[in-house]
Amino acid sequence: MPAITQELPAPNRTKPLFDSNDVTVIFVLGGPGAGKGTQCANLVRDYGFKHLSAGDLLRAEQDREGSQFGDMIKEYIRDGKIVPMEVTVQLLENAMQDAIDNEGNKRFLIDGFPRKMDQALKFEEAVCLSKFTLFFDCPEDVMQERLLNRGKTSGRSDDNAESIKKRFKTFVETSMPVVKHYEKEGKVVIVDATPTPENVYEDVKKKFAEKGIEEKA
Ligand SMILES: Nc1ncnc2c1ncn2[C@@H]1O[C@H](COP(=O)(O)OP(=O)(O)O)[C@@H](O)[C@H]1O
Ligand SMILES: O=c1ccn([C@@H]2O[C@H](COP(=O)(O)OP(=O)(O)O)[C@@H](O)[C@H]2O)c(=O)[nH]1
Repeated sequence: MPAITQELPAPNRTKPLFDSNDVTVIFVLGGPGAGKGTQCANLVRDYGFKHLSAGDLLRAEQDREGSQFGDMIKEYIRDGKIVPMEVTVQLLENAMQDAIDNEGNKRFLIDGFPRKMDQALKFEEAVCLSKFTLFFDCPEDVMQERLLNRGKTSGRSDDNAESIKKRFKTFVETSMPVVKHYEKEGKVVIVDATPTPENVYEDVKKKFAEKGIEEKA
């Protein structure tokens, strides 16, 4: 993970760093535990996307020795709050630049982001316009069961009943407005996340085909 200390705050660009005709960005949203990471792994395997999980990048920054943001990130994640956007947008931009430079991969699934309107606006203004948002629709009781189950092995500080409750509140109050915003723009692909992982993925593939996105050869 490259250090982000020098670059903050994110530069005030007048246009995005990456041209969306050249770089593909698909946002992947859904409540905590909806199955975003699970389905992104399938899409990486079959379509060759680069998967960037905002939560994973934040956890890596939190654990990076010398990070000035470690303690702050830890507190935000435990409380299910959204880390200030400058940090997350910069981590994503660095990771995208890295993948383009080192792997030549210009197709990104940005998982668990944007979770707040300010992040959505800043990212699209300064980094790259999104192609669309893939939204995994899942009721809270199903997500809760999945998260408590994941918590048995994930070692995550936020996969416990108290943090889960806070994350659901943040999701409804802060993240759903982002989904509604992109829905108004006609840029949301909705998938029912309640069936088995295999059946959810079948639906994702069908909807990607409708969007003209092809599996890799
Ligand atoms: N369709 C599904 N049915 C049942 N369990 C699932 C399904 N999709 C994912 N899971 C499980 O639920 C948990 C949360 O999934 P994950 O992909 O980590 O969600 P998210 O990235 O949205 O938080 C994981 O333990 C995962 O194995
Ligand atoms: O853009 C983001 C994405 C994640 N998070 C934090 O990281 C946590 C875990 O997010 P992740 O996507 O890893 O997991 P999920 O909650 O979807 O299971 C969230 O609750 C937030 O505290 C954040 O602050 N900004």
